[in-house]
Amino acid sequence: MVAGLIAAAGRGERLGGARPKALVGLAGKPLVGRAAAAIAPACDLLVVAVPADADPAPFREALAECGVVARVCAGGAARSLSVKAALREAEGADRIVVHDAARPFATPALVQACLDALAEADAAIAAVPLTDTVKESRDGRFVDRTLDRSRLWAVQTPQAFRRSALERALARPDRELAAATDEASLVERDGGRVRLVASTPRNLKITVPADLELAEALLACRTRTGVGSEQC
Ligand SMILES: Nc1ccn([C@@H]2O[C@H](COP(=O)(O)OP(=O)(O)OP(=O)(O)O)[C@@H](O)[C@H]2O)c(=O)n1
Ligand SMILES: C[C@](O)(CO)[C@H](O)COP(=O)(O)O
Repeated sequence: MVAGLIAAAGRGERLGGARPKALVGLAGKPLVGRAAAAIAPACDLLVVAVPADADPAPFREALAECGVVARVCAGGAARSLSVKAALREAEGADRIVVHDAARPFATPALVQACLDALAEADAAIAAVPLTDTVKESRDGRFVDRTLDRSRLWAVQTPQAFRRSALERALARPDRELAAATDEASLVERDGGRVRLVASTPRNLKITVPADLELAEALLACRTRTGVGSEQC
């Protein structure tokens, strides 16, 4: 059985605005509804973690608006703590898909590819090879060194896990969980095998206002031309 966990408990400080980011509309539909609808076909059960101090009603409405049936739970103070809270509600599932509410463009095919890759790994994560040159700077002013781009991948969600690997990864002290930027990095630290699954830059994360502008443009292009997610 597959459970999909949507991390939707962030504030969206970098995006700005009065509402939690997960409720922000993209071409008229809320981000959390779009993200959940994208992974739903590959999942038997969905759990959505929402801000602990927020009224869950607007989140339930946002999911219903996109035709999604899901459990809603209180998230934590950091993303991995939210994922841990959602995992508690996903009893019976042996494979888990973690997905950001902030990524509205995932596809069921990408989720399925991550699940299939679990046959040879403890976790399988959507990723794209880097196309920019990447430099390291300790002071944010001068460059210390240039990294070897040929070995670098930009990682996204969905991220699929064997339940046992994710449970072990999340059994750490809260301060360690709070410092993690994704759950796969915790599996790596446990010595788990993490498989990269080829994705596309179109599976973008809405983080800053420019991302929302780009996402609106992508959807407008799809509506105007009638083409699907592979073309624009
Ligand atoms: N305590 C938290 C923090 C983040 N997230 C979720 O993790 C995903 C990726 O995080 P990010 O894009 O950083 O969202 P925010 O934390 O909301 O953004 P910001 O850092 O700008 O406030 C989002 O879907 C967000 O809702 C979460 O579930 N619980
Ligand atoms: C999990 C993630 O989307 C992979 O790219 C990313 O690390 C989330 O980072 P954020 O700072 O919580 O947006």
